[in-house]
Parts: sequence; structure tokens; C-alpha cells
Amino acid sequence: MSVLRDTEWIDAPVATVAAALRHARTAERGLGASRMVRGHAAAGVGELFVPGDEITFRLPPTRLSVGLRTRLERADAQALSSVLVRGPLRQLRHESTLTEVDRGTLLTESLQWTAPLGALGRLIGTALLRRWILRLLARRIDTVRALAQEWATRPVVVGTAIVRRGRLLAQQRHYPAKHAGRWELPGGRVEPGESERDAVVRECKEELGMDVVPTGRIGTDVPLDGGMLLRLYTAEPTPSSPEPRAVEHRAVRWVDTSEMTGLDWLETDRLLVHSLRSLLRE
Ligand SMILES: Nc1nc2c([nH]c(=O)n2[C@H]2C[C@H](O)[C@@H](COP(=O)(O)OP(=O)(O)OP(=O)(O)O)O2)c(=O)[nH]1
Repeated sequence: MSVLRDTEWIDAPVATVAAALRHARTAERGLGASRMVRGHAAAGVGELFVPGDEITFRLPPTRLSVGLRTRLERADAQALSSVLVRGPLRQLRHESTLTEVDRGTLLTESLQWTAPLGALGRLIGTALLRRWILRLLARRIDTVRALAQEWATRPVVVGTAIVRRGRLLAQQRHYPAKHAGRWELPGGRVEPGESERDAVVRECKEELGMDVVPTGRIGTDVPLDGGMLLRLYTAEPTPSSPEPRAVEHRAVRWVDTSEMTGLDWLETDRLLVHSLRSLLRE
């Protein structure tokens, strides 16, 4: 098995770097002329990949190139990984892992593959592909850095995942017309001078009449069409919190994993359903 790694520091939060790793532009720049075959990014929805999406591309960029297809297995704020579905390699695994550091994020890109043809294949792999793959990883990291650092300056909309007895609290929008009837998480814009956690507490009070305590973060950020960035927090109701009620919304509902999958979510929230499902499994 051959392994290549590259680690770089990026001046942006982990969840924002993770969002940039999921973006279609990162795959396109990293792989040269890549071609999406299936999935959300192909449909242009938020242009972020979700687990299950597949990419086809050719490698290396010479006349001897061969076609490969990979499938994304994981896309959260700790790691993204994809594996080979079809191609002339015996095995291929691409992993991007993220670590929060003092000011920013350490991103490690790693590519593992097993070439066909035994020792000859290994020789061709290390001799011919090494430099090209390292260039590819560097180009990918440059794209991620540019996207993440731009998004990191955007105003943040917080979304809140509140889980009770294996169910997630979702709410149905009343307005504007284009969002009416669709489901989302409690939350809203962070106000000037307000911390994101304070915005979570305030929005849950305003929208649901609930008292909550933020407990952490979940999923990657999602860039919104209007130039903002959606960022998810987890929160728990305080012991004395009132039950949730639809103050500004049409309805509120506790949903289990299967109801969650079938719900008519806002498009952006649909990109986070896999992370919300894993939260319910914990
Ligand atoms: N609250 C919330 N907003 C979301 C989610 N997903 C998503 O795309 N959005 C978008 C919809 C809006 O364009 C934007 C801000 O949402 P919002 O309307 O709740 O924000 P707000 O509280 O500041 O606005 P408003 O009620 O004063 O009109 O974020 C989500 O899960 N929760």
C-alpha cells in the first residue's frame, strides 16, 4: 500500500474548513476536470457533497489516464473520507482530517492506494504518481483555504439541535412564502456584539419559549445563498424549561430518525441531516 500525506494550517474555524472540503469547487480544482455523477453537489443544492455522492475523474492528467470513481463516506467537522468504487486500483482511500488549534484548523490530507501488478505497479505508483498527487493535494488545500477564509468573515446564522429521548426538535416555517411549510432547526442571525452561544439561547427562547444550554457543535457549516453561514450547535433544555411551542412558526415536532429523513427540510438543512442522524444514534 502507498500513502501520501500533507498537513497545512488554515486560518478559519474547523466547521468552516470542513464545509469548504465538501464544496464542489474543491473537488473540481483538486482533481482537474472532474465530473460529478450523482448527488446533491451535482444538483447544485448548496454545492456541498453529502455521504453517498460519487465523483468520476481521470488520473493522471496525461494521455495514459484511466477513469476512477469514488464515493464519499463521511462529511462532518472531524473528517471527510471517500473510497474507490470503480477503477484499475486494488484499493484507494482519501481522507481529510481536521484538528482545532489555537487560532484556526490543522488540515491533514491523506491518500492511500494499492496499485495492481504487484511490485511493478508499486514502482510506477511511487515513481510516476507521487509528484502529481502531492501537487493535486496542494492545489486542493489552496482551494479549501480560499473558500474557508472567505466564508469565515460572513455573518453567522445559528441552528440548534435539541435532542430528547432519541428525538430531534424541528420547526415548520410560516414565512417567507418561499420557505413556508418547510422544516428547519430553531435559530437565527447572530446579532452584532452577541456570541453565537448567546444567540442560540435567545433564539430558542424567542421561537420556542424554551430555556436551553448550548452543549457543543455539530456538522459542518453551510454557506447560505444570501451571503451568510449556517452553523449548528447542540443544546439541552434546562430542567425547569417550559415545553416547546410554536411562537413564530407554524408547528414544532419531535422527530425520530425515520421521520427526520422524510421531513420537507429547507434545502440547506438537508445537507446536515446525516450529521443530525448520527446525533440521534449516539
Ligand atoms: N433559523 C434557521 N435558519 C435557517 C436554517 N436553515 C437555513 O437555511 N436557514 C436560513 C433561513 C434564513 O435565510 C436565514 C436566517 O434565518 P431566520 O429568518 O430564522 O433568521 P432571523 O431570526 O435573524 O430572522 P427573522 O426571524 O428576524 O426574520 O437562515 C435553520 O435550520 N434554522
